[in-house]
Amino acid sequence: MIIGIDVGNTAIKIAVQGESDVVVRRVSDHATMDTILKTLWNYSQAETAEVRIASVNRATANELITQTRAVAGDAVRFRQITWDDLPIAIATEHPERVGIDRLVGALGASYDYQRPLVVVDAGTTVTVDLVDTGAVYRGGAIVPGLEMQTAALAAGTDALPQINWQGACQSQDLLSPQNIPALDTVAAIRLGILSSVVGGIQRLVELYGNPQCVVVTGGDGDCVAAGLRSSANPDFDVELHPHLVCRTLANLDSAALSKTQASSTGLRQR
Ligand SMILES: Nc1ncnc2c1ncn2[C@@H]1O[C@H](COP(=O)(O)OP(=O)(O)O)[C@@H](O)[C@H]1O
Ligand SMILES: CC(C)(COP(=O)(O)O)[C@@H](O)C(=O)NCCC(=O)O
Ligand SMILES: [K+]
Repeated sequence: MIIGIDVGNTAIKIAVQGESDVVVRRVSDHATMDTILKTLWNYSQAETAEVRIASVNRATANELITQTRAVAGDAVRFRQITWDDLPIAIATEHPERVGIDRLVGALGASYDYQRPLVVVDAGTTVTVDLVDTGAVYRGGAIVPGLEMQTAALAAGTDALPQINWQGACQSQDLLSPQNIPALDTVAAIRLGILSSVVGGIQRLVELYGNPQCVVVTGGDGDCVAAGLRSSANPDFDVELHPHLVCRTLANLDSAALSKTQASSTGLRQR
């Protein structure tokens, strides 16, 4: 039983090898750990579960490992995935400093889509990374996420409300001409933030040399993908790939991960 867990700064995502549905839990939701423990415990009843964790939030990852070990002992074997476990060439100065979610997303996208490509991961932040024709990770850019930007507007002003992005893009096409310019405060905030994120991505794709394929993932990926698709004849394909990071982790062939021995503490032995 192989499980992939993507520990982000807003949510934890859990994927099981060979299964399409993914468990998503907000880090801030106090019941999160219970749900995750139950999920891991259920999966490890039948056989020892190998849990591959890609984390960009040390406190959350440590709490998850500690609490699971307290309940499941060695039935759950954690492996914290780092840059040197991944079969992808990394062209940045310090690969160990690049967010592991960005590297796993780049690896997964390089398997499934035409290169060169850009990976957009829209969550707490929006990362926009380039993978070249030779499947080399070339680095990228980091932008505040949709929720972070609305929270900043609400925190910095008297009159602007915090707004929820979930479901916002299914109900309406925020960037369609009839909604522009926005006629009320909430619409103006949504239009301003989404158009600036989408516009920034379009500019970055240009600066990256106009790759033909843009793979979009992350909890706000549906909004961002819809925005990219609604812009006038985008000269690249937009591929929405929900939960790219945890699903890549869960479905990565064991032989593809380097041969370091994982221990049940989740710490790596070299
Ligand atoms: N069940 C959910 N829990 C948390 N965030 C969700 C959920 N469903 C959709 N979202 C949206 O996903 C965003 C978090 O995206 P995600 O990619 O998980 O972030 P990160 O990887 O940075 O933790 C939130 O800002 C929210 O808008
Ligand atoms: C940029 C990130 C915060 C994105 O994390 P997320 O939005 O998924 O919570 C994460 O990839 C990270 O902590 N990166 C380390 C710095 C870097 O990638 O250069
Ligand atoms: K992410």
